[in-house]
Amino acid sequence: MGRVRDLTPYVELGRDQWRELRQATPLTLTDEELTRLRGLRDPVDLDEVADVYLPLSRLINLQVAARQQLHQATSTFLGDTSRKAPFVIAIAGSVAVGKSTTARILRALLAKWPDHPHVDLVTTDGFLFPTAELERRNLLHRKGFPESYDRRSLLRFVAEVKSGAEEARAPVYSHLAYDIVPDAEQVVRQPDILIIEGLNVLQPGPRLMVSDLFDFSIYVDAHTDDIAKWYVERFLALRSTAFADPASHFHHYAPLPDAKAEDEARRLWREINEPNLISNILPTRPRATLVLRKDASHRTTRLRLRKL
Ligand SMILES: Nc1ncnc2c1ncn2[C@@H]1O[C@H](COP(=O)(O)OP(=O)(O)O)[C@@H](O)[C@H]1O
Ligand SMILES: CC(C)(COP(=O)(O)O)[C@@H](O)C(=O)NCCC(=O)O
Repeated sequence: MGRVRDLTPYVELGRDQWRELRQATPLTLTDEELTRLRGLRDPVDLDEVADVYLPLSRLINLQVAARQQLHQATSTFLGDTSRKAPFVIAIAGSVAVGKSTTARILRALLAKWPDHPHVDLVTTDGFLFPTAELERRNLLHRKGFPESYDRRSLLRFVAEVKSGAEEARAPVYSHLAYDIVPDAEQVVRQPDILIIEGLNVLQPGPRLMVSDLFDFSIYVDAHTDDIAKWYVERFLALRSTAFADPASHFHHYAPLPDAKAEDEARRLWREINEPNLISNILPTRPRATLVLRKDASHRTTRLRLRKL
């Protein structure tokens, strides 16, 4: 009989072990491209791409091929020769942990595979209820909590993409307006791979949930205290970037001196984003296929892969 620790569904790898699994996967991203993909205050560099993202790209490549065969088996069984289903990758994690950078790097790398797959990236903020609806539901101070999303529409959208619909349409959120943009939409047309990124994508539920449609999922993880620090630092930096735009919903924060801005960021973290992380987001971590664990300097140092 195997030892108890052999029965865990996870394998934990240090960065040095993980990077070996890149094997011959070539580095196809340049420094200029990476600069464009990097989020505000995210120090990700080409070493991180080579050590962390190239093995990941190789693993996903292997899994896409295996998934196509599995899908083929069901198609053969049903006598249905319709087109293959796209491979759906989810990226979850706290506000300010760096999910969007992870999603953009992965998208760029996957799209560079020799067969040039069509990779689309959709963020779940487009499925937040519009501000007026959040107000009606008394959820304005719970933006980002599971109940602040139109989960039925999100499920319908991913199900449409996955079932090979010619077009699927997602609403669009603006951080500037702090609201859904009326009449805007992101149109997704039969991608080979769909990446769906958002705080709560891994939430389970009493009925079919979007997480039931994922082929691979990544949880971007770090110590809560480090994420809080990144949130506050980014908030301070946003004063001279996004908040400086008079059209920004947060323009009134732009002239705040450091101490006041820090107090405000800490309050937002404490009252909204930390409780959401602890009550809703962290509990979904065990479900992820891969956990990327970052240290205080944003560097991925440990990875946990689900092998079962
Ligand atoms: N108030 C804001 N104004 C403009 N951009 C913002 C604001 N808050 C967050 N962002 C940007 O939105 C994106 C998503 O942020 P977030 O949900 O915190 O996820 P993450 O940091 O994990 O990517 C990031 O690129 C971030 O810089
Ligand atoms: C828009 C978000 C809810 C994240 O959306 P996601 O795409 O992860 O679903 C988040 O980035 C946000 O702005 N939260 C609001 C809480 C705050 O004001 O800090």
